[in-house]
Amino acid sequence: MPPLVKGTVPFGAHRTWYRLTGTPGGEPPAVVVVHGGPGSTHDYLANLAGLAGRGWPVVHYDQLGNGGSTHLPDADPGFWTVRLFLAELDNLLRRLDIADNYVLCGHSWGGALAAAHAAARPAGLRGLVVVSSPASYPLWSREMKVLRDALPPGVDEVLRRHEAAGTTDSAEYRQASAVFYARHVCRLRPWPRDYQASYYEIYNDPTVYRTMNGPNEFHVVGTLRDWSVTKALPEITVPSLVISGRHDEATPAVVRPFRDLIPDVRWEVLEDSSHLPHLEEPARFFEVLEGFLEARCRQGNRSRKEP
Ligand SMILES: N=C(O)[C@@H]1CCCN1
Repeated sequence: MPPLVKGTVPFGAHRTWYRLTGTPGGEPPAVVVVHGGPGSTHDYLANLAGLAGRGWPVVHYDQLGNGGSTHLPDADPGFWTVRLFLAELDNLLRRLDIADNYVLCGHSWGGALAAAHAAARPAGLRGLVVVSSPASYPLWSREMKVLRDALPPGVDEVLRRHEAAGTTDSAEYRQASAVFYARHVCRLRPWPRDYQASYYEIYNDPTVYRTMNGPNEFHVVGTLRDWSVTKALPEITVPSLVISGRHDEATPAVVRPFRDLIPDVRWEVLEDSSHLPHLEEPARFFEVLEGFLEARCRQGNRSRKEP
């Protein structure tokens, strides 16, 4: 059983919570898991720790503002920026002494953040995995309209009525939202415990999620609403893997810029998944992920051949 260490590292006046499964420092590089939201937590991605049983050290962390990291419910909304979370990731890599040899695996917002990090061409980055992520928030919002228009009759009308009235906390809005989540966020019933854990962490402290993203996945009106990483994607030089679900809220149009603009990239769509392919199709997800890691991210094995 790989060793498991949990702790926090200082990040300015705050602290970032992390969990390390396995022993980094040699080969293969550590896989650093970057969760989504922003303002979610690592919990719904916990099963990626299974990589450590196959020799890949895994680092999970809770981005500042939620989970085991410092909560700042009274921070000015302008405090929560992409630059802050890029600085936090750089700090974590240095504090854990893995900045010279690591792979990033980001989910949703975390994949876009990981891509922005990778575009700066850090010397120690060995590979990039982007799962169900937006390259562009404006494009995300355009695609949300496409998905909402396709919801059962009357559902989007309820959503629009409450969004216009500012009553997105109402029971009727939550009931209509559940229709979208069941189709495009998590198709499993009941929701896996790990996903429920992160979902309720956001419920308990929605500060970052509501400030940067908005009230939910399909009504993105937060400070990220105009942000895009698309222009930086051609700067990424490491081998990259993109994964998304056929029923994902991160639609093919949302994900396609990663495939089109990252020079060395492969894209895999999991046919029975929506936004959580690592939970909805774990066998296929880890087959694809580990095939990429083994073929493209181990030192001295940069072959382009993958299963
Ligand atoms: N859960 C996430 O990170 C997504 C990304 C765009 C809207 N929320």
